[in-house]
Amino acid sequence: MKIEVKNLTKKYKDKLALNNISFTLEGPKLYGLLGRNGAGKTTFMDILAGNIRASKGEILIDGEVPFDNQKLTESVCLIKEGHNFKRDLTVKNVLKIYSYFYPKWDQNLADELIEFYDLNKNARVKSLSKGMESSLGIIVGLASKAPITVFDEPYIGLDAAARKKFYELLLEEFETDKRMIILSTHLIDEVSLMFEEVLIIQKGSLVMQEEAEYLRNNTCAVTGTRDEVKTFIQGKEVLETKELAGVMTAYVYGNAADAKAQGLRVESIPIQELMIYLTEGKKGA
Ligand SMILES: Nc1ncnc2c1ncn2[C@@H]1O[C@H](COP(=O)(O)OP(=O)(O)OP(=O)(O)O)[C@@H](O)[C@H]1O
Repeated sequence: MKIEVKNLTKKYKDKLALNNISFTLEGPKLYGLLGRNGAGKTTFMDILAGNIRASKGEILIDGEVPFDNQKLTESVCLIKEGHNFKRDLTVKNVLKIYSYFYPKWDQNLADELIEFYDLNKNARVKSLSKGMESSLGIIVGLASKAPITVFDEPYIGLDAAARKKFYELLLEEFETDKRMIILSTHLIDEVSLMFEEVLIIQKGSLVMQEEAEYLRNNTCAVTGTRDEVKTFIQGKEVLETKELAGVMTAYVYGNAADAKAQGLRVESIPIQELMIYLTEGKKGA
């Protein structure tokens, strides 16, 4: 499916959450949607899922606006960090309701995952721990098989092992049944290797959209003497430089092999570092 975001603006009273943002996503692909607190990620995902309207501009999913469009909202499953389900429903009934809503619902997968996460089907949502409720969200998101599945920090309360399992399931699911998956997370280091494409939003604006592979191959941290590094970075887009006792490190858009050939020490830049740099106010803020 194709998502076209066109001059999207969302204002909550006088708060500008999304500021004339435009980009295109095309599945199947695993997207990472990153940004600092309050950047506008959830607002974007809510408009995508048809939960709220844009103030200006639009999101088109295969050419149609999702708000008030049941056919389209059946194609989008948004799982948030909590409060996804009515508190008085039992787990069994949550699954039933979602199975009616999502045409491609996979009951076998839901049953398997309920067993895996050891959830009691007769328990009410309000009796679940935070981690159990997150597991239920993950189960619904995966079993929905919605062509656009969106997870907005879905792991609250999940311990490291349960999160690892979620990432494994997500990848497994993506491999067996390719679809568009958008994962918004602050735990970037845990998941960045899964992303195929990364978007970074800052203060309602898009500051980066790039293939993860491209980022891995074309950004690097180079270290050497001040002169060596200055020569290497000439004409390149430099994210940041640090200097200590004549030794300089530059974060740069450039090819690691070229830097190595020039005798520089080269390391990759974790996506988390890129995100921090791009949202620290030096760019896009
Ligand atoms: N219902 C609302 N009413 C008023 N302001 C809102 C509302 N929802 C979000 N905002 C504001 O809009 C901005 C964007 O919020 P949003 O929740 O989209 O950010 P986010 O990137 O998801 O943040 P986080 O990573 O902290 O979840 C914030 O300044 C937030 O305070």
